[in-house]
Amino acid sequence: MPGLSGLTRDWLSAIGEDPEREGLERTPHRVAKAWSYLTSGYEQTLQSVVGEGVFASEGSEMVIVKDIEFYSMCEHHMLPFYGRAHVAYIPEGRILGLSKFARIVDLYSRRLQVQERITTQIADAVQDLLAPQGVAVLMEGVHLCMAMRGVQKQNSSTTTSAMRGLFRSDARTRAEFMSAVQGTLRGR
Ligand SMILES: Nc1nc2c(ncn2[C@@H]2O[C@H](COP(=O)(O)OP(=O)(O)OP(=O)(O)O)[C@@H](O)[C@H]2O)c(=O)[nH]1
Ligand SMILES: [Zn+2]
Repeated sequence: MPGLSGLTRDWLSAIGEDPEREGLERTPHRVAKAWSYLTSGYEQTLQSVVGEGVFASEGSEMVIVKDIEFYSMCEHHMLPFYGRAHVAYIPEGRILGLSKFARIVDLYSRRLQVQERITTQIADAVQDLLAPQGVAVLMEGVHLCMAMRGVQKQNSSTTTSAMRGLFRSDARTRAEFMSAVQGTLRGR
């Protein structure tokens, strides 16, 4: 990432480090490379990650992809937050290759984010791709800006959800999804 290694050198100086000392010599280069990966979602589009992954299909039963790990960086502090995402939908003529759900989660996580926005972006993406009868996304995240600084709450986690179609209008459908993903949430 051009420019980022120079900025990292300045950053090291600003925190009182010596960017020339042996252990830090290659750090600006490593940081630039790491950040290029951590923010690679900016370079991608929904179309580029899904490719030919949408298929015609008759089925109309709920599909749930659980426990998709995500790693993101909060836009307020540029510190990591990470956890699990669960994505469900009820097809209406079209289905999506299962791996694509994880690719969609990564597409939106590898940016500066807030958890709420990732959650709704995933739901909107599935909605746009499949026009299904419903979409549900539940995410649980641990925010290091709340754990290692600030309020310093190491055990708190944040759950966000986005419900579309039947998951929003029908309590039984929503309950079926929630009971399927329950127990996979951290320590509960
Ligand atoms: N809604 C939401 N808030 C987030 C997320 N990640 C971090 N935050 C919060 O963003 C807020 C920024 O608040 P500010 O008061 O501007 O910043 P701050 O003084 O560093 O806040 P503290 O963390 O309370 O010390 C904090 O409350 C963070 O906990 C997220 O994904 N969603
Ligand atoms: Zn933060």
